[in-house]
Amino acid sequence: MSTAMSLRQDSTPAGDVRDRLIIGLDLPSVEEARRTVDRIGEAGTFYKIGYQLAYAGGFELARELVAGGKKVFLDLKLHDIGNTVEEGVRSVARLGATFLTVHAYPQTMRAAVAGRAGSSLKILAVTVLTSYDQQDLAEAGYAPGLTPAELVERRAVQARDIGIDGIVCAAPEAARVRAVVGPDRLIVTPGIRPAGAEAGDQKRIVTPAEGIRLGADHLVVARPIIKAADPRASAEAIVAEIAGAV
Ligand SMILES: O=C(O)c1cc(=O)[nH]c(=O)n1[C@@H]1O[C@H](COP(=O)(O)O)[C@@H](O)[C@H]1O
Repeated sequence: MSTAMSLRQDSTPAGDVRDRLIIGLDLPSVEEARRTVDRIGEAGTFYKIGYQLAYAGGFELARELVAGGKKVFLDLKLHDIGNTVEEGVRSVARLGATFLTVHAYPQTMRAAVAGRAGSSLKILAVTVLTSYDQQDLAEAGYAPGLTPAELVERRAVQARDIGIDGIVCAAPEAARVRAVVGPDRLIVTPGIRPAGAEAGDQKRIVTPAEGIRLGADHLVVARPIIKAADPRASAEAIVAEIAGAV
């Protein structure tokens, strides 16, 4: 079956629990990503395209996925001078994606909110990467003793005040973030590992069920699905775990 045809048949209703799982297509080519999407089939409704695939023709795939009824998260983690971010976001908004990430710096967030005006694109602010711990923050020049949770909270306050649509953080910080941003903004958590899966470079990890119980609206999972012998079975197991935790 062609990708376009299988995608069309896979379109899902609003409120579908499968939308809580965002599958990261961290793959080297559009062809490989298409194959993975086809293998996952109806188990996947929401896909993330990040650096690796975006710089290898992934924008074309983003349009294709949207046309086939899938939701797309463009994880470009923008951060530049205000004018460049605003105009960049304006271009991204035309691709039909649902989410776009920017780093949670105030100038960048303000520019992104201005750039998405009039579109349905939602801006997610990446607070502190899930591969960072306190030592990584100190190495990057932040005050010794500043914890990821403290910096996440400070950035969540700024993101809320600027009008950002959602926050990306590690699940252990989700409750603190929810208290800051309230019920209407989204919390999206990477750093998710099914029980027994390898952490890899992630440091602040939880299982899918814990992520949902801690208050995440969406979980981002890449390697545990795309590197699995059976990506569809892996995605289905995570969706089932999410369904059991909501
Ligand atoms: O913005 C993201 O999606 C993101 C933010 C973050 O703090 N940590 C993080 O891992 N991510 C992304 O989430 C995905 C996690 O991939 P896996 O660790 O393979 O599940 C990768 O595509 C990362 O780029």
